[in-house]
Amino acid sequence: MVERKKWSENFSEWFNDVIEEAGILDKRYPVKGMNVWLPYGLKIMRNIERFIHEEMERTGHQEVLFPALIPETEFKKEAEHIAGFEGEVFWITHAGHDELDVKLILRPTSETAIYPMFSKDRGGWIRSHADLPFKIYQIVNVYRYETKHTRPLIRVREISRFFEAHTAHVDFEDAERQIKEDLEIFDNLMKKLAIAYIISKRPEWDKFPGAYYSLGAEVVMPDGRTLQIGTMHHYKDNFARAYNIIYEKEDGTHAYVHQTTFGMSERLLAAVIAIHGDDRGMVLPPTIAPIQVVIVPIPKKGEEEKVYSYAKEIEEELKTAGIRVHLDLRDKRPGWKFYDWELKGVPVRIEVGPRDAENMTVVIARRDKLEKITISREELVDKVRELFDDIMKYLAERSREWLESHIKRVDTLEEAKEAFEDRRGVVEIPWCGNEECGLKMEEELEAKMLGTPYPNPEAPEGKKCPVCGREAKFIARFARTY
Ligand SMILES: Nc1ncnc2c1ncn2[C@@H]1O[C@H](COS(=O)(=O)NC(=O)[C@@H](N)CS)[C@@H](O)[C@H]1O
Ligand SMILES: [Zn+2]
Repeated sequence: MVERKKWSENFSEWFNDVIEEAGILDKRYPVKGMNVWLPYGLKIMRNIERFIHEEMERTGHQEVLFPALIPETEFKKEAEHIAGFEGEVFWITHAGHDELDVKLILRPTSETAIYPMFSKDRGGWIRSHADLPFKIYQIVNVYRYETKHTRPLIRVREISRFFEAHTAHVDFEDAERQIKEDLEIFDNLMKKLAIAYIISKRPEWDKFPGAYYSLGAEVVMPDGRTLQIGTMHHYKDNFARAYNIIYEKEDGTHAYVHQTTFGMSERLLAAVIAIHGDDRGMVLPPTIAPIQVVIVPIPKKGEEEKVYSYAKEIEEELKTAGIRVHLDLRDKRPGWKFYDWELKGVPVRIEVGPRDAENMTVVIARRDKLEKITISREELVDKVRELFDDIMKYLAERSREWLESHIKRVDTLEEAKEAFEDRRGVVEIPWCGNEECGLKMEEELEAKMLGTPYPNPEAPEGKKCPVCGREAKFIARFARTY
């Protein structure tokens, strides 16, 4: 085994090593920023996606599947959107021996693929108020010609597990209601992943191209930089005007729809690996672990049969109880197996030796706290279920403490610079609200403004903007980001 860099010492090396050694992705694919999903990594991602599908079902979103190619003519309809993505799209100009008369792009996100189908000029999916609210989503691969340093799961050029929900509404207020629902969906998902996060309203100069406003969900990674793991955008009628998406109101008049989008990606898995991980590798929440319990037999010379049959009995009982269990019968020493399953983040390990078979006991090791207990055989299933709940609680608390200990509120730029030198994370500073002060602070701090706390920007009492000295109307959040 390669001696892995410590999670706390050199996070990015640790992260790259774990991605490889735990069997998440194979980074040797011959296109920069594109990786191959390996079986174990894909199983974890599918378990995360299962929760997304459940939330989409619960909130009445319909799953669709759009083509990956978009004609240049459709892509170029919304000015701001193009400006934002022009430098990021991959073009298709030829097919076979022919040059294409209309060039195509590989979708970087699917607004310009979907909205022609909403419009009565093309797909006519939306015609009347009776069609609203219209709520669809897809989980697909999208392509962005990222020029910043690419990293597996975190910044890739093929975002292969890109979740995008697109909705249309009768008016601004109903689109606002949708944003609130998106926040609820996101919160339910984060509870399943036991991850604490903050929501910030992006500054005017950093919102999604074509959006009226953008919300970003951030986590603080082990190296103190923040990772945006979800975004919700309110488009107002910006895209409706560009794509002519109008509907007939009950009184017979017509109006443009108001729209929202909600996006996430494989960064969710990056956050789970990074935030819950430790020096021995991944620590997977039982909710998404492909193997929730691994059984490692500890055979003794001449007593192998007794141990294996006891282990098989336990495997059967856990399987019948609906627990994802794996009995490891590989011809390897127990210690080697412990190391391997700890690296893969299996939440609970069961060890059984000859004494356990005789005394009807079971040794249970929990991956998060690295503690071991011995219990009686008959309480096994209840104990394992109890342990899953306790692990979820512990991981959620540890993630909350980590986040809160990496958000610091200060009054001056000097204090902010110290905070970044000390442990990075998120720094909160009073702000008057106008752009040049915000940009000045970004420059001074060599950090990005994540925005203001959402939903309430927490106007600080009697504080001054550190740049212009005027009365501060908001708290502004800054961070070094991925
Ligand atoms: N290069 C990338 N690699 C991995 N994930 C990414 C990358 N770029 C963006 N993401 C993730 O994808 C999410 C949605 O992307 S986005 O640009 O913010 N928003 C949109 O594209 C909107 N159309 C909502 S779907 C982001 O919140 C981020 O978590
Ligand atoms: Zn100011």
